[in-house]
Formats: sequence, C-alpha cells, structure tokens
Amino acid sequence: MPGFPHELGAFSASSVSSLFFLLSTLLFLSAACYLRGPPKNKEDLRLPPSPPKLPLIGNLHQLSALPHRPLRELSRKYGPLMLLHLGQSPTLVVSSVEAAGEVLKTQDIAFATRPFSAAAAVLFYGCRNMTFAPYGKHWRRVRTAVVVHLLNLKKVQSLRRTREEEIALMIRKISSSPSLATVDLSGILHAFSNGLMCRVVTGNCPEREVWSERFREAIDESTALLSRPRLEELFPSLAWVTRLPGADSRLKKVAKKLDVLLDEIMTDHERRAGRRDQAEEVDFLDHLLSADTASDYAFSREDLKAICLELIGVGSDTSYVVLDWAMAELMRNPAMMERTQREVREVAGGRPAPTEDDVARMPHLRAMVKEVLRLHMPAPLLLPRESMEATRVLGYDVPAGTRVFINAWAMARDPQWWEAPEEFRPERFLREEPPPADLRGSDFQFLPFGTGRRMCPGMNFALCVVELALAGLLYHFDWSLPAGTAPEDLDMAESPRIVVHRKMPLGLVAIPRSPSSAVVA
Ligand code: HEM
Repeated sequence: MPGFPHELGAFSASSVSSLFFLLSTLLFLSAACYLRGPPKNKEDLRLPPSPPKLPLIGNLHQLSALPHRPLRELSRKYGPLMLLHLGQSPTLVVSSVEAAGEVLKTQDIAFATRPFSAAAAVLFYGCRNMTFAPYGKHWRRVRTAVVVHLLNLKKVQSLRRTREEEIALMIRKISSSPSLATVDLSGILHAFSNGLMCRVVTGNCPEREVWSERFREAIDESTALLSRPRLEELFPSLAWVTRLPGADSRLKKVAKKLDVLLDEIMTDHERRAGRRDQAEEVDFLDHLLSADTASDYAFSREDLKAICLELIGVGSDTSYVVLDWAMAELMRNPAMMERTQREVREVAGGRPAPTEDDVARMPHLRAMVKEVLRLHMPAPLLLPRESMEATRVLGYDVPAGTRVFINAWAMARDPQWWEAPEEFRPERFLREEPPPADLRGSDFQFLPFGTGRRMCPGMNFALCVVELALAGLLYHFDWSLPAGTAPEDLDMAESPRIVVHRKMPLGLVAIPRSPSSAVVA
C-alpha cells in the first residue's frame, strides 16, 4: 500500500479544492477532447448506471477528500455497480459482495492489472515495484521473489525474534519518557513499524537507524504528494502537461533523495557481501543480490531499489495505522481495554514480554484487531484495478481500460452482512455460530487485504506485527488520556491521506508495570 501504493489506492483525494482550481485553469485545454464526443459504438453498450455528471469534470464534484464515504452514498442510490466519470476517466465502483465476487473472483484475471500511475513511475523507476507493475511477467517475478524471500508463512515465522527485539526497543522508548508525561504514541508507532521494515529489508547494520529516519522523512513527503489528485489520471489527454519542464519537480526531488539513499544501501550491501560473518542476519536484499544471474530472481539494480522502497513504504504505513486505531478504540472503550489487558496479562503470565505463542491464545486481542480492520481499513477502496479487456459484469458492459474501485469499506459496514455495523464490537468475531467472516479473502464482506491475484502478500507479516506489538503495549503499560480528556472526546476523524489514518496524533500517558506485577489476579 506505498505506504505508498495503498495511498494511491484510495483515489487520491486530499485536496479536492486545489483540484478544482487546477481544472478551471485547464478547461480550455480539454474542451477539444470533450467536443470529439463518445466513441461511435457506445450507444450499443449496456453500461452500469451513472449519477448525472457535469461537463468536463464528470462526477468529480460528487467525491470528497474521503471518497469511500460519498461513494457509498451514491451506490445506495445508483446500485452496487456504478460507472463514474472522474474527469475523462471511466471508473467502475463496486459496492456489494455479489459484484465484488464477480470482479475479484469469477473474472479475477480480466481485472488483474493496475491503472498506470505517472507518480508511481517517478518513484518506482517506471513501476518496477509489485503494486504498480502491470499484470504480466515482471509482476509475477517480483511477487514470487518477495513471497519466497520475505513474506511466506515460514519466513514470516522465522522473523519472530526480529519482531520481538524491535517491539522491546519500542517499549524501552516509551518507558524512558518522563513519568506521567504525554507520549506521542502515533510517532512512536510509526518509527517502530518503519524501523522494523527497514531491518527486515535492508538488515541490522549500524547505519540502520539513520537510514530508517531518512526513509521515514522522504516517504512522508512523497505520501503527501501522492495524496494529491493527478491531472493525467483524470484527464489522460492532458498527460503532456506533466511532461513539461518543471512539472512534478517536488516529486522528482523526493524521488532523487530516495534514490541516493537506496544507492547507499545497495553499495553497502555489495561491499559487505563477501565478508559477512556467520552470525550476521541475512536480510531480504542480501538474498536478492546473491541470486544467480541466470535465475528468475535476478533483478536489475533499479528493480531492486523499487522493490525495497515499496516494502519499506508499505510496512511503515499500514501496521502503524492499524495499531494507532486499535489504541484509540481501546481508550474510548475502557471496559474493552480492561478485558483485553486482563487476557494479555493472564496469558503471558510473569514473562518479560508476551510471545507469539502467547498471542495465539489471546482470542479477545485478535478479535479486537479484526474489528479494527473492519471499521478502519487502511485501504478502504483497496488498490485500483483496471479491466484488461472488454467484459460484462452482472449483465453490464465494462469496456477495456476501465479503472475499478472496490468499496471494501462500504461492504464491511453493510447491514445485510453485519449486525450494528457502525458499532465497534470485537465480540462479533468470537461467536461460533454462524462462523464469523474470515479476513483472508474468502468472505467478500470483509476484505481488508483484498483478494485474488493482487491480494496483499504482506497479510501474515502485518497480522503478526500488529498483534504482538499491541500485546506488548497492553502488557507493559497502563494507559490513560492526558488530563482533561474524556474517552468520548477522542477525535476519531479520518485523515484524507491515502492510507487512511487518524487525523489527530494519539497522545497518551503510559504508566509502566513491572512484569512481576503484570499477572492480574
Ligand atoms: C494491516 C496491514 C495491511 C493492510 C490492511 C494491507 C492491505 C492491502 C490491500 C487492500 C492491498 C490491495 C489488494 C487488492 O488489490 O486486492 C494490498 C496490496 C499490497 N500489499 Fe498490503 N496491506 C497491509 C500490509 C502490508 C505489508 C506489511 C506489506 C509488505 C511487507 C504489504 C505489501 C503489499 C503489496 C506489495 C501489495 C501489492 C500486491 C500486488 O499488486 O500484487 N502490505 N495491501
């Protein structure tokens, strides 16, 4: 999702007002395209219903900075399969379990590619990463390499010690804050998830902390730029404007910064390759660099930089965002905090810290995480897909090259599938009959990680990180809101950036507990 791709996923929407300004200055440029009229055979197609649109901007005015919300309202009126026109860009919006099944399962291959993103091309060396690679050979090679060397279940389990060490570092950092001071928990969680991802991708070398900080800054900057609506995605006929000298200069500048950093890391790895001592951790980049040049995992230097950058970006934003929402929900629900904390402390006993085996025996905590993923999906519209060929969905024609948004957020709040869908009720995932929805892509009303060929490959990794880190936070500290803040005052507004996180940073007071006192009678 970088940190990035996911961000592009929710149709980038942070500044709808600046978009309108941009559009008005470009109206005359696009008039010629508009007057050319629709393709000749369009009348013969049975297209999905569309809300009325305005000249030139189409349905753009009906979106907001958080598009999953107005898209749900529109789908209530126009149906689970709608065709919107975002500028010149036809966009299919899918909002029901049945329609999503058709697109992501029955016709998965027809919708297995992603729309081209010029911004991603700047950052990822012409989309050499996984997320924005068009469906085909390169995408398949990257995905296989990432799964084989980093994200398969066995490998994820083998990284257990790394996760435990990074969580211990985070706990120490919180413990070292002055007694009863408010800690910037959002900042700490962000630094933790970024540091962990840097370590598994680029290793545990002395420079790691500095690299991690440089990544965090540059990724933050590029995320902000990626959150803006892109002219050429909405008006493909105006793509030439983005090729003018000076266009995209900020994005190119941050891409350059990241490139310098990635080059440093690559060179460092190449230098150390021959003289690594046995005890040193072999990281993901080491694996790919040592691939036989004739093998399927031999990538160019630019491919490797694109892949590493993507993994660090994704890992930095997503896990931290889920932890942040989870802590905020617990602070708003003291009884739930008390119950989950009791479970964590009972299961982990007097150990120095909870382990992943302990977490497997914490049903309340795991149900909590699922409920957070249901109500606060980091990627509410998943990542955009695109139809590779003309096809039909639920009796409607979908032309080739149509962008597709799956409103997974709306489906996860659909009263047809969920009781009291707007309420935070982790216990819905604890009942036995009927069995609760599964998050691994088979129950379409609950798709926080998507499904099908382009489903998130980082799901196992992310769940291990989030569950263990949350267990650690609840085991080691009692938490309270800063003086004068009541639980119901906690601001749960979403930020309009692409990975949807809480708008306001979470500041909390952490009261340390010693492990021996952590066993609740
Ligand atoms: C709670 C955390 C996470 C959530 C909710 C999440 C969610 C998603 C979603 C919704 C997609 C799009 C799926 C689709 O199009 O059907 C996706 C794709 C992706 N995710 Fe994640 N993700 C998370 C963590 C991670 C992590 C930790 C990594 C890597 C370490 C990762 C790597 C990726 C990649 C590379 C893709 C693109 C896959 C492709 O296009 O083939 N994600 N993720």
